[in-house]
Amino acid sequence: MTTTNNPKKWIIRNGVFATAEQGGVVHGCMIIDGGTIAYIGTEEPEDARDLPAVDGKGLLFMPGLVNSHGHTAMSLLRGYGDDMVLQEWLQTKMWPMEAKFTSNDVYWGSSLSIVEMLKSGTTTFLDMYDHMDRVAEAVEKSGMRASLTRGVIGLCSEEEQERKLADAVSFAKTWHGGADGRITVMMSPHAPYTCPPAYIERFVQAAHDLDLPLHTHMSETAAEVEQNVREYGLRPVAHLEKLGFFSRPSMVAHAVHLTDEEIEVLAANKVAVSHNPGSNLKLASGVAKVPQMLKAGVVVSLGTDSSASNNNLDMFEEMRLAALIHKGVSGDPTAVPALEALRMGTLYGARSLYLENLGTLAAGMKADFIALDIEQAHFVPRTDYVSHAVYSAAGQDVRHVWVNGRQIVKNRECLTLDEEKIRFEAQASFEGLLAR
Ligand SMILES: CSC[C@H]1O[C@@H](n2cnc3c(O)ncnc32)[C@H](O)[C@@H]1O
Ligand SMILES: [Zn+2]
Repeated sequence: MTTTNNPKKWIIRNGVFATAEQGGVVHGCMIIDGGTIAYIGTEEPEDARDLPAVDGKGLLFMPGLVNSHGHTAMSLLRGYGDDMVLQEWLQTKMWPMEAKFTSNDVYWGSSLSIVEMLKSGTTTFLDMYDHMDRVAEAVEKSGMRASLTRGVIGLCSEEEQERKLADAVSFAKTWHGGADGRITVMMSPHAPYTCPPAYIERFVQAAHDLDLPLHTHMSETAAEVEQNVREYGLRPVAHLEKLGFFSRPSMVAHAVHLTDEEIEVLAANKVAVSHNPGSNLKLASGVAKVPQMLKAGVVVSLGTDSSASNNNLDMFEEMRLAALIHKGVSGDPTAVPALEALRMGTLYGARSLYLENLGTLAAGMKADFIALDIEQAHFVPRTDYVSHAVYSAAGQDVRHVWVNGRQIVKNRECLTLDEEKIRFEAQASFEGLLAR
């Protein structure tokens, strides 16, 4: 591949482009102008002849993947608590360790995740955590795009609740639209089982005042649904609806345990869902009714959740899992076709984060895209590249990554971050946590 030294307007020739739009694939060229895709098509426009060029031969270009739910700093806890159900995992392993996290731990854990995500083709991610200023700092440095949200657990005193809400509001005021618009913010009470109803209502009000979307964990386990009914007399969907959560643009993670009526409520309220198949399988939470949600018109995107419950951040795995498990569960091989899985990992991800002009390769869209090395055995024969991207590819196939028109990964090396230092510091952080 010829390099272009970051010119404003340039062209990729001889490429295969998996657009994520209907039809799926274009063989031809793509023109990038600043942070935007100016043209994509089979025919090269005449006035493109003298543009700085990249040879796309041997590469499959795709929209950057969108990871719509996770907790990046938790990469420090990868492998620390395996083979448990959610509540036991949170209460006995994650929360005791997280109580010891410093802002530096969050910075190095998040940086570790950012390197992993970028190198495996994710260009945008959602992160719900604490010490979000440090996550924003890492995002700004990396050149990546992110929807960041200060996740709040409200099982604490009223003073502590006030402090956490004020922190979430202050973070939103500081960072929404930050890093040249690459960072946007949501408001996040962690879950109905960790936040009292009146506290959730405060977040709804804050989201309204700040004009931001809301995000939360919802109906991830059967036990959580039962607890909600016991405590509040309502299942989580009706509970959140009653608290006004769905009156704002909102996106919920997991949504595994839903009735058909609840799917209709989500669709009617335009609530987006982040489906996390890897995490749901590992924590034995169940399998979400994704085909039914898609059929009802719910925007369903894909997330890894953290690498403590996954245990990696490879969105190719999530696309493949989404395409496979719903076939297995339903007995219908068309339950989630390859093109739909690709859209869940790209376009629907952008929509679920309320990000505009993102998620497909088309003129006018943001120039967030990746290039896979297809000169490998598992991409032969050169037939259906959407199928290959979903059923055959893995994050390691990603060779180059661009965000906002800027190259961030080149020949599998992250240009903006020092990976070796990050791996060293993340290991040191983990050892420090164990020692404290
Ligand atoms: C308040 S910051 C985020 C909080 O979420 C916890 N968490 C991580 N994975 C999950 C999950 O699958 N369901 C619910 N909560 C989860 C994490 O440990 C942090 O405490
Ligand atoms: Zn989560």
